Amino acid sequence: MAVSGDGPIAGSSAYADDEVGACGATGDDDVTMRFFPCYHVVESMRLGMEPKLAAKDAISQSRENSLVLLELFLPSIRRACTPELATDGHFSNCCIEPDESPPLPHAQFDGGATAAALSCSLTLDRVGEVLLFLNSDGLSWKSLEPLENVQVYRFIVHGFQQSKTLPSLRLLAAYTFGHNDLQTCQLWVDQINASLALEQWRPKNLLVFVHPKSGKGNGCKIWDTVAPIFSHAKVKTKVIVTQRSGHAYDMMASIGNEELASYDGVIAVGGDGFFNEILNGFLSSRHKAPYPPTPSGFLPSDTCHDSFCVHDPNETVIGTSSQNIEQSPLLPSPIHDGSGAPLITDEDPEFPFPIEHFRFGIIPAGSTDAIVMCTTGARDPITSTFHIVLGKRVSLDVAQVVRWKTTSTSKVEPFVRYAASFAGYGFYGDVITESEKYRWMGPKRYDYAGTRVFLKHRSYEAEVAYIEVKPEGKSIPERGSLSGRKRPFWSPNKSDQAICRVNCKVCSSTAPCSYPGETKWSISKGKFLSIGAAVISNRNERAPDGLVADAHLSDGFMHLILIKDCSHALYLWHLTQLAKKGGNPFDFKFVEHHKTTAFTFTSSGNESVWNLDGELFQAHQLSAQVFRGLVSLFASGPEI
Ligand SMILES: Nc1ncnc2c1ncn2[C@@H]1O[C@H](COP(=O)(O)OP(=O)(O)OP(=O)(O)O)[C@@H](O)[C@H]1O
Repeated sequence: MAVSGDGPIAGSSAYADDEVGACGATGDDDVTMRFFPCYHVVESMRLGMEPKLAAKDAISQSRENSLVLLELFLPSIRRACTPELATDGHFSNCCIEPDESPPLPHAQFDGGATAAALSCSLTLDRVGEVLLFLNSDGLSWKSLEPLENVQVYRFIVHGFQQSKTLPSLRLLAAYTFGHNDLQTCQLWVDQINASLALEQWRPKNLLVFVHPKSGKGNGCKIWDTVAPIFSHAKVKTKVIVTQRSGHAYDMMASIGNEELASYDGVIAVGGDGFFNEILNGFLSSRHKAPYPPTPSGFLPSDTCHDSFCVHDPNETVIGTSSQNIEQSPLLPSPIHDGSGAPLITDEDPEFPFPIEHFRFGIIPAGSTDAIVMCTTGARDPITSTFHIVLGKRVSLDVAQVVRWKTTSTSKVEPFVRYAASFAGYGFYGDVITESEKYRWMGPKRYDYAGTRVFLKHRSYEAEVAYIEVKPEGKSIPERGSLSGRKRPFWSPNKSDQAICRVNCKVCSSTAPCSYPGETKWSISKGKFLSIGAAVISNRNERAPDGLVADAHLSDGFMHLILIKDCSHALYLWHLTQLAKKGGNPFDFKFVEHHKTTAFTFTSSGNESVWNLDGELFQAHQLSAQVFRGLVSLFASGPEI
């Protein structure tokens, strides 16, 4: 007798070794003992909780997110009730009194409005006999008897555990339950799958781009590690391994909306630069928006700025010159001029912005993975996969950067790019330019290039104009200087800083990002060592608080960091503050920090190189604005 279903699960290196035990024989040749592959991913399982407490906690969770299967981590209860998780992730040492909850002889089925409640005694690998509960509070078990060496039918529940040391980190877990009655196992598998079917927010079909050369060249290996989790979670994937730079952009720009909408999202297996490429491919042909506001006099008076302003859906935008194409593999124009092969047609349904159901995911494999760090709190492929397969969602601000002039002598010609994390000039542009020469070094090239650029200590003459943002409830004060130092109109004290994390109140607030009628431009002119615009905090291993500790994922603001020319020693001091947890990188006279919604930049030199999400971008004159929560990511914010 074989169990119908998806067939037994093959062992996977990503799982603990008790995930798939050997199929036992019953001694009866007619009976094939097989696992019931439940392919069920739960966020966690409650471990041996007292029912009363478990129910109480489950109620509060249900109110919050009405999950059927819950993520409950209650260390104190776990400690009190044992069983503790051993360091290898297996259960051990259960001390719950067996007679506290006598085992039920048969599965009890109680059909309810949502998922049916179920409880019965089963065996759990390496633990013994347990009483397993499935009801609207989730899945939980209590240990009853130590394991006896009996052969049983089994099914596996796949899940994730929260790391004890790093709250954002998720580890894989798999629990093998058994029962000597086949029907009972089947009932459990069916019921758990039925409860999963209620979780509509989980993705079912994803488009995956893998950058094979990303970071240390591990893109494919990393995908191979996480791919089994997608199949266990019953998420279909169409995988495209890129052949060249610009491949993912071209595919994202040319795929029809109807086809794209058949996916629940797009996953990038790579670094920030690769995600940027996918994001640009997606937005270039779909995001129709006015260009950023600019102060008067920014563009030459004979430039018809308005004619560039609104990307009418029916408008034909002429592609930029071959010069641009040479500089970037990315195609510049949103809608092709007829000579190419535009696939976005009038009949194609549009993507409504901001986009919510359709989400982007990043499985980190790059040299720089700041977006993953800021959105999941970890730089870990398994943790990213956890957020993807469970269908988490967080909104992300995106900066639209419009280059008006490439060099001082080129003609005015708008060229749009988007950045999800950072746009930087001066030091940041130089590091990216320098690091390109040492690509063979892998991720270490950034340290090497950074040191070289730091030693050169170059500064650049430029003018930056930015929209002032007033603190909530206050009017914009008259411009002035305090203690001889130019202070930003908005720059919070350390104690006022609200760090962006899971369920961030700042990101979910509906407070406006701009105040109609109060748009006021400020200008900063001079020699800059660097100019940085951070859309998110950009936390990474070298800057534990990020470039801007209190930047948010979706508050609708950018943080403009202007580093004026200063001595080498002072600049080093600033950089060491950036590298320090709890440092004060902005507490210097030569540093300006402005929270803004838009800025413009004009170089006084001939060559100006920017760094957009880690990618090179030559621009003599540009304007930028941020779109609040323009896209959604499979993530929930860091648990810090
Ligand atoms: N198959 C490929 N071969 C070469 N380059 C590629 C390929 N696929 C994508 N790319 C390009 O590589 C760039 C960098 O990708 P990614 O961010 O994953 O790597 P990285 O190691 O973090 O590098 P960087 O620090 O430059 O971002 C992308 O912008 C993309 O244009």
